[in-house]
Formats: sequence, C-alpha cells, structure tokens
Amino acid sequence: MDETSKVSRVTFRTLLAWTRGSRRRLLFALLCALAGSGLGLAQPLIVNRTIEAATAGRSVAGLLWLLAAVFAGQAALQAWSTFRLDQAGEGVVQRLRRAMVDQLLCLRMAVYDRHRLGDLISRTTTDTTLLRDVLATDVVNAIVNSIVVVGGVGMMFWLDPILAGVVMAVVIGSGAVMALVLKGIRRETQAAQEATGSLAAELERVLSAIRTVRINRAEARESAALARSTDDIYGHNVKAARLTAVVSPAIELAVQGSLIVVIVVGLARVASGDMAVGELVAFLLYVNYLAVPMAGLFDIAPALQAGLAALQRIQEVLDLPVETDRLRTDRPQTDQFRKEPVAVAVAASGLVLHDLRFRYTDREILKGASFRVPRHSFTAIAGPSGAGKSTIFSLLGRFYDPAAGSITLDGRDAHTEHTTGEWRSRIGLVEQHSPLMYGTLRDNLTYAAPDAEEPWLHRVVEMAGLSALVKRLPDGLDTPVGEHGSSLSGGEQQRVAIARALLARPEILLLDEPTSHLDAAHEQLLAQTLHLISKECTLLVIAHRLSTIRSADQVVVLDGGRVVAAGGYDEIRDHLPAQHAAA
Ligand SMILES: Nc1ncnc2c1ncn2[C@@H]1O[C@H](COP(=O)(O)OP(=O)(O)OP(=O)(O)O)[C@@H](O)[C@H]1O
Repeated sequence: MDETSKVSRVTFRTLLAWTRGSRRRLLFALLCALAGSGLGLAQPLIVNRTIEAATAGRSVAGLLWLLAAVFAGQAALQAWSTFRLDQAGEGVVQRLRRAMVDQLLCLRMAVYDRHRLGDLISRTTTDTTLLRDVLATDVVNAIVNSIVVVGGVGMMFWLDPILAGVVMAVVIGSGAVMALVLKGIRRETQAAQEATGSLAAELERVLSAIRTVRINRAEARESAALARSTDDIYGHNVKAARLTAVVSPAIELAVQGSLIVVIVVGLARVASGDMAVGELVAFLLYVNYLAVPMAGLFDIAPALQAGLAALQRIQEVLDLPVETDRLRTDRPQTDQFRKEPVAVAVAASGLVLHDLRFRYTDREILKGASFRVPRHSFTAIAGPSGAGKSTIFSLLGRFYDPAAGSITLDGRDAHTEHTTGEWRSRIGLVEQHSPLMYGTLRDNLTYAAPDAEEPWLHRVVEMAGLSALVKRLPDGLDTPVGEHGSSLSGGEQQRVAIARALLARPEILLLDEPTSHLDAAHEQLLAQTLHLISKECTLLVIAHRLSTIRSADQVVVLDGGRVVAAGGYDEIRDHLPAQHAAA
C-alpha cells in the first residue's frame, strides 16, 4: 500500500492481540489439548510397564485396560480442544472482518482518492478468508502439535538424555534450513496476495466501465492487462510452491534420520547394558509419536507464513487514517485572516465561507475564497471548469478540512463548534453523478430520513417531479431501481437524488449541476422547486445553465480558486465564463 501513515509489522503477537475477548475459552481449550497430549505421552510409558510386567510374568490385564482408557480420553480431549480452538479462530476472523468493514466505511476521504476500491475489497474478503482457513486448521494444529512436541521431547530427555540429544541435533539442523525456506515462502505469498488485490482492483475498474470498454472495442486489451495480473499471481505462487516442495522431503529426511540414529545408537546402548529393551521400545514409540506432529509443524509453517502475510495486508487497511466525529481544535489560520479586516462578517446569519484555502496535493485549488449565503436564499455558484466549485461543496460536506479559513452557519464554526456528524445532519448534498443504490425507489428516497412520514414523502416526490414515474412503475415506490439505479433514466436518477436530499429537510441544500440530465419541462419544474426549497432551506447550487444562474437570488462567480464577483445576475454577468456571457 502506498499509504504514508505508519504501518505496523505483523507478528504472532498481533494475531494474539485479536484473541482478546475469547482468551478464557482459548485457555480452557489449550488446557484440554495439554491434558490430551499428556495422555498421549503416557502411552509409551504404560507400554514400557506392560513389557516389563509381561517379561516378569505378572498380569498385564489392568495395564491394558488403563491403556484403552488413556486412548479414549486422549481422543475425546483432542476432539473437544480442536473444536474450541477452531471456534476461537473463527471469532478472531469475525472481529477482524467487522473492524475492516467499519474501517472501510470511515476512512478519510483523501484515502479513498489514493487507494483502489477493488484492492480494499479484496483485502476484506480474500485475505480474511485465507486467514480464516489458516486459523481454523493450521494454527490449531500448530498449537496442538507444539504441545505434543514439547511434552514428547521432555519425556525423551527424561528417558535417555543422550539419545534425545542426538534426535534434537538432527531436528535443529533441519529447522535452521527450514527457517530460510519459510522466509522466502512468506515473501512470495505476500506478493501473490498483493497481485490478487491488483487483479480485483483491475476487474472493478473494467467492469464498472463495461459499456466504455465494449464501445471502444477494448476487450482484448483489457483481457491482456488482466492476464498480466493473473500471470503475476501464478509466478509468485509457483515460486512459493517450489520452496514449499523442499519442506516435505526435508521433514522426511529429519524423521527417517532420527529413527535410524535412535535405532543404531539405542541398540548399541542396549548391548552395552546402559539401556533396557523396554526403554528403547518406549523411546522409539516417542520418536514415532512425535514424527507426525513434528512433521506437521514444519508442514504447517508455510501456511502460517501465508496467514501472516494476509494479516499484514489486513493490518495495513486497519492502519489507514479514519475520519473521526470530532471538533477540530487545530484549525490553522492564514496571516491574512488575522491582519486584514474581515471581508464578510463572520457572525452574520446564514452560511459564511471566509478566506478558504485548500489543496488536494501540492497545487492550491482554493486561494482564499470568501462569500456569504443568506438564510433561505438561492445562491448559484458559477465559473469555468476546474475553478473549484465542487471542491467548495466537498469542504461544505466536511469531506476534507480546509488548510485555512472558516465556514460558519449563523456564526457557529463548522469545524470548531460542530462535530462532523452534527454538521452533516444540517446539510443535504446532491452530487453531479448522484449515486442511487441497489434497492427500491423508497429505500433510495428515504436513505437520509428512514422515518420520514408518508405525506411528506409524497409531497417531496411531487416537488421533485417524480409523481408520474411512481405511478408508472409496477410496484410504485416499492419497485427495485437496479444496481446504481440502472433501471431509471439519468434525469429520473437526478430527480430521485434531489428528492432524497429534500426529504431529510436539510438546513442547507447543496446541488451540484442539478439540471444536467433534465429536459426543458423538468428544468422549468426544477426551477420552481428550487424557489420553493429556498423558502424552506438555504440553497446553494453549482450552475452551468444560464436559466439556473438567472433564477438565483445571488450568483457567486469563482475563478482560479477565488471569488471574482458576487451579486445579482446583472452585477456579475460580465464575469461569467464565455459560454454564459454570450447568452
Ligand atoms: N480528489 C482530487 N484530488 C486531486 N485533485 C482534485 C481532486 N478533485 C478535484 N481536483 C482538482 O481540483 C480542481 C478543482 O476541481 P473542482 O471539481 O472543484 O472544479 P469545478 O469548478 O467543480 O469544475 P467542473 O465545473 O468541471 O466540475 C481541478 O483542477 C481538479 O483537477
């Protein structure tokens, strides 16, 4: 991720931190696993005793019953603890997914500008699924196997330290080689997952513009670009597979080597009288008993590395800066703000934008924009493309914070006297391309005001010129509108978006280019509606059409990030961009 914020390096500790909330259950499950392996480790000892008793001619029936009970107990405890550990793993992933969803909904606006949605979604779905699989099987096996291995090694040292030392030397040697291999596996797996994220992002880009792709006959070009991502994933996974392939033979070698060494050294020790036959048999049973879990540990390691790589990508999303519902206390002021007389009375009623300065990256977009929008008035913002009109709306929606200057409503500062939530509850916004959501027409209309009363809903539908559409639709307001409102025309979508904003009765309504998709009849209807609306709330409209500009009470002309004129149409007409001036 190219995010500049601090990214934590993920370790098993990070994973452990996510078990908060299910630690008691986890501890109980671990104790059961421990008890289960204790019973497993007791078996060779009981076998040793049985051999000694049989050799001495004593009865072995009791010992055989004990052995059977220990077998059954071990199986039950292991099944129970495996289930509980698995459940705890699911719990961790559930918490991670919830945290990621919350995070993705609350990221700072600038973060969405920098990151690709497909990649963020892939991290929330693919990476958490990978981590879930690893946690559900591999981590559980790793924990159970580690307990068995530690106990078994302890028992081997207790039985015969020399033989145990020989076995350990072989195991540690193979472990050292394995550590190098595992590092490589983690690197390649992480790269493969990055490439999977890119593929998701590319797919999202192409599918969301599929009509453009088709009409430009770009399918083959896009397919080749997507194939590059799939080739990348293939390449990294093959490298990881090559390294993983080394793991199994190395384990085989270690296990077989240990067995041969134990048999050779053990027989020599039995021959010299330093070890009893029963002890050698018990020792061999331990080696045999440990071979599977130890091999399992090495086998699991690559999967654990993949899990850590997934957790790393998840953590990167969780480390991204989020928007907090806060009051800004750190608002910087320009020198100009302090020295010059205030151009617009900050304490004045209505909406006052004072000396706003803002940049997305290094280029300053707003260079000290100031104007006032009286309460219950209709103000149009005009100006050439790129002048900063939509940027002003973004600042009014508190999607970004200004670098300097202030926005006040009736003398109360948007940043220092309102939390983000409070401020937004006073604002309605209809963007240039107002996105409708999958769901019914009613779901879309009531999005900002789910409890709106039915008479008000019908009034707003009428005001927005949607009555005929509602009558025509098979299920009226309850008709689905398709993905992004695709079953409605551009003009209908625009009017639904306007009605949606109106329904919440905002104090300030921001409309970005509300007439771009409207025909002459609807444009006239909208002009009437705008005047009606401005009686209810303060209306601010980004206007390109002369008809909208002319019907406003006040026009603010923006150019190069500054207000170059403000007033009635006749006062500002000379400052309008060429296409309006000519009109
Ligand atoms: N998210 C962003 N990141 C970086 N630059 C941006 C971003 N959004 C807008 N800009 C730049 O800021 C400048 C002002 O954009 P803005 O959308 O405010 O202009 P506008 O006056 O609304 O133009 P138009 O009438 O064409 O919609 C443009 O040069 C644009 O390239």
